[in-house]
Amino acid sequence: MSALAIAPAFLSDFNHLDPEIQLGTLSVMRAYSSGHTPDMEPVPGAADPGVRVVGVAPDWSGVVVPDQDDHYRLLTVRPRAQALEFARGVLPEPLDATPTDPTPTGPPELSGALSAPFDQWQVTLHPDQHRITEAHYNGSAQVTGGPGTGKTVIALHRAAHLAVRDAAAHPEQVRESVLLTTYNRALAQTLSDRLDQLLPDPAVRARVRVHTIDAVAHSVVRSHMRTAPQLIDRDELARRWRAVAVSDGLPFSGRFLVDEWEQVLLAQGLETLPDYIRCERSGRVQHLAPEHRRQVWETVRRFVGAMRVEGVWTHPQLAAEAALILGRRAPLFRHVVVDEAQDLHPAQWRMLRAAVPEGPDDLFVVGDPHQRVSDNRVSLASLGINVRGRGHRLRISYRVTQEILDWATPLLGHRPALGMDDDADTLAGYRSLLRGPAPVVRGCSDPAEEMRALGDWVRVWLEAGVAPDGIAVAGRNQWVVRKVAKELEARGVPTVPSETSGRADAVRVGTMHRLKGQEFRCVALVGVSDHLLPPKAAIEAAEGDQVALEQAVQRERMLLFVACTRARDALYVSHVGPASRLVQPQAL
Ligand SMILES: Nc1ncnc2c1ncn2[C@@H]1O[C@H](COP(=O)(O)OP(=O)(O)OP(=O)(O)O)[C@@H](O)[C@H]1O
Repeated sequence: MSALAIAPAFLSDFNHLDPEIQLGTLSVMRAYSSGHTPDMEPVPGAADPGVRVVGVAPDWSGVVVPDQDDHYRLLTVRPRAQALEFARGVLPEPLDATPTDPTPTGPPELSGALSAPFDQWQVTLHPDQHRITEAHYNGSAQVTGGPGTGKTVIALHRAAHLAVRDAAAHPEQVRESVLLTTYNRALAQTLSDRLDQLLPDPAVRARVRVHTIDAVAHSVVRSHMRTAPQLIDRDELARRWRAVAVSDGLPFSGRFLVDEWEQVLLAQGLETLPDYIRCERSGRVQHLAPEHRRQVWETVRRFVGAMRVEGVWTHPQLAAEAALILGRRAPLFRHVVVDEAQDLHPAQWRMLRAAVPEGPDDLFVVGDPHQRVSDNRVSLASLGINVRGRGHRLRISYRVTQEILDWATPLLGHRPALGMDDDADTLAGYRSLLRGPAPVVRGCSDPAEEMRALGDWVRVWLEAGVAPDGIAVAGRNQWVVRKVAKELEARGVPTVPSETSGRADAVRVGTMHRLKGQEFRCVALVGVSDHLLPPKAAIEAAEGDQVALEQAVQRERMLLFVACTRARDALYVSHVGPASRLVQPQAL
């Protein structure tokens, strides 16, 4: 397919162009992708005979260079006379330019981006995005789309729009009437900061609460109990359930019991044993006869009772409690906007449902079922949230380059993801306007070599001008992450956990899970080796059950896909020994 794409080095400048010129440019790019090749004019006297100019608006032209096949890269957009002058100065790319070669010269796309601070990658909404943001919906609405399609940006602008509307409709009541919620803390902080910019009037800004979903549950329960609930650590929880399984002589593992509690009892809000005996345990593979359900019910009841006495909680349990509390009170908000919706637990959805009255523009749900990294699967309709007929699917990625998409999308395998509206969701037609270097996959013979290679590659990015906080390095588990931090620190490269805000001088390091919802210019994934990914523990937990195994592998695929697609400009993947079977789809 032909493509005309923005060169990453031009991204930041592109965002500073007049909206009209941006739109003209985007429509030329779209026309090119759909086969209507616009006029590409050669430039007399140009140093590079391949360079062309293309009209994007009256008296404005883009300068493009051929890339490969019939792909072109857009280097700049300027008034026509300046564009011609710029084009004449473009030098031909040296024959040995190898953007994927991890040498200290670095990918040329990066070296050109010295002047582009990553946080200036600001947004002028595309008219389609704008329409979705400002529409009036006669109920709940849903927006889905692959990585980088602007879902978070839409959620943010939607919350701002609702606040402005609320201020106009209820000028006398200045209170938090819009909830903008998401999954992780780093993203919530970013959203809150951006909202400050979008809503400079403090009286309007005060109408939006930006909180993680866990913080919402925590604050509802805290204000009800008048004391802060204590959260129990996941490892401690697993240990306790294991002990209970042994002492009650149950033929189930601790892990099975935790999942049964969270994924069936809490997920369905089951309050009585007959309801549990009758319920469909969808998503759970091991059949449970009624006598086993009775045993499980008894154990769970006692266990949860003991937790309550002790005053300790899990996040889904807090959400279930918050849903009950809110169900008895006047709704907290007029509108709720949810980002990263694919990972919310059903109890969290019940809480949100109870937090806002049913009606026009009540819930605005944004997510991507291909990026689900939790066990939570929901059917919104079954939770009283009906988005039928009010769904939008986004298809254009503004962050991930086509090269990274081409590499990362096959990681998902062939199975379509199940959407929250109960329909299959595919990435058909999903593509990028950006082009960049192909991902680099580096095989290493031992862990020491892998760490050395990573250190070299991070150095390449830094020397090419990428700010340290524009680089993230991730591994599947904490053990790999610790090794990475040690290696980089030993080379004098400061590191901080990937969710850290501020600390522009430090490279972000964390698990793949922690990268969720974030974006970076460059991402390196280490330990993508067959003996580490999918992790043995995930495979063993399936205990030989084929369906459970497939679900576990699918979750790992999505996690890897999420991690890869955090990169805007460059992706580096390394492994020791054979690469993970997840990156060799034919091996599965
Ligand atoms: N119309 C647009 N023009 C330019 N940049 C845009 C546009 N829409 C989104 N972007 C930029 O693209 C990047 C990705 O957007 P966003 O984070 O909203 O995507 P997303 O769909 O939520 O991604 P993910 O699902 O991977 O978290 C952001 O840096 C955003 O500023």
